[in-house]
Amino acid sequence: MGIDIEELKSKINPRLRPIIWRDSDNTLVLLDQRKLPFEETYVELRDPQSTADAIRQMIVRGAPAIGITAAYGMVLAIAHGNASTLDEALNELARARDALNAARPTAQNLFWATERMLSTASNAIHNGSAKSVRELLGVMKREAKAIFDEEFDAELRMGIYGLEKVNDGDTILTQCNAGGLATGTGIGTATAPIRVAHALGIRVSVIAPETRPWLQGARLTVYELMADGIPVTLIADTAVGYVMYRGMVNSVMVGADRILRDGHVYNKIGTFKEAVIAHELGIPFYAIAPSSTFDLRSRVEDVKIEERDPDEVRKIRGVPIAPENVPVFNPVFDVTPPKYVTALITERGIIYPPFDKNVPRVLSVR
Ligand SMILES: CSC[C@H]1O[C@H](OP(=O)(O)O)[C@H](O)[C@@H]1O
Repeated sequence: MGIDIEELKSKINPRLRPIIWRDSDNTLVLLDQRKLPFEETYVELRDPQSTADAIRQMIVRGAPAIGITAAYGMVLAIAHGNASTLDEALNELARARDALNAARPTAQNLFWATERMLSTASNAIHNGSAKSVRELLGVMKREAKAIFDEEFDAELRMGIYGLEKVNDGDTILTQCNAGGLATGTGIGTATAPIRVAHALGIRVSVIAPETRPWLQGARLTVYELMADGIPVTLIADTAVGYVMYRGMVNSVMVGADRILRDGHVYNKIGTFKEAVIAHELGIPFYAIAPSSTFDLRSRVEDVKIEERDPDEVRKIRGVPIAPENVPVFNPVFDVTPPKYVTALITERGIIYPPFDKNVPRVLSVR
């Protein structure tokens, strides 16, 4: 299908833009995703520590969106820092990298983005393209924007590749929010094929589990798809098995926070459950992520699964739903082994098993 990218971009025009860089005063503006869907409010950030706090508090969340936000957090270290020499600037950036990397442990995009920004600064200083702190700021801004633009382009490409897995009339089960709110660009990863299909007039609908405890499905996926006129049905997490058993799901499409070389997929808690049920029922299970989400060095035992505040489980929006002193285990991601993954959809193509051979090949890395 010869798809005109520019025409497609004009048709996919998401209303919600969760990350805005205001160049006039070097300010990072974030849509506060904790308040959705009932309030659309924004926070303004001018330093890396408050940016790290915004990631930790999930004002912004979603692996690619975290990466873009961290990239601009590194820009803020120069834009509003105290460095008067390039050496001081590099030290500020190293401190900013450490503060941002400490915000959340699982999403690979965070570490990929801060390392890319730091190496860009170091290279610019050493190759002479940044001879002053002011020139370095220009380099950093351009690199952060490049990361944003590359993410946007990657999502369009993943949407086009993913079209191969979407038939007219399909219903697609998602998990959490891997939409435009999770990537910062407004398109999404898991929702990219959905948005592209919808833009091309292919009838597709979504079943979105609420995704306890943070309710990204109920509060974010539902909100952003309805805002763009894409049919979506909300279900309780406990209904996932039944809707698949009832034959209501043609495929499962999820995002990812980290994907290993051998195809282990780290994603929102509850993803593994969907993958096992899909495998059992013969329903295709696709993880959709840009190459910036892949971690080709770590093994399963190296990856930290984030555990968050127990009150996220004991309460819903501050209202207790359990005894206040009940012990809680609150892992917010799980890991799906490659045997349950039908294919990985990336901006460089669709990757099929054996992943340990095909991931490096398709991502054209050693
Ligand atoms: C394309 S976003 C990837 C991923 O991030 C979400 O987690 P969180 O909301 O805790 O940042 C979820 O796992 C999405 O699938």
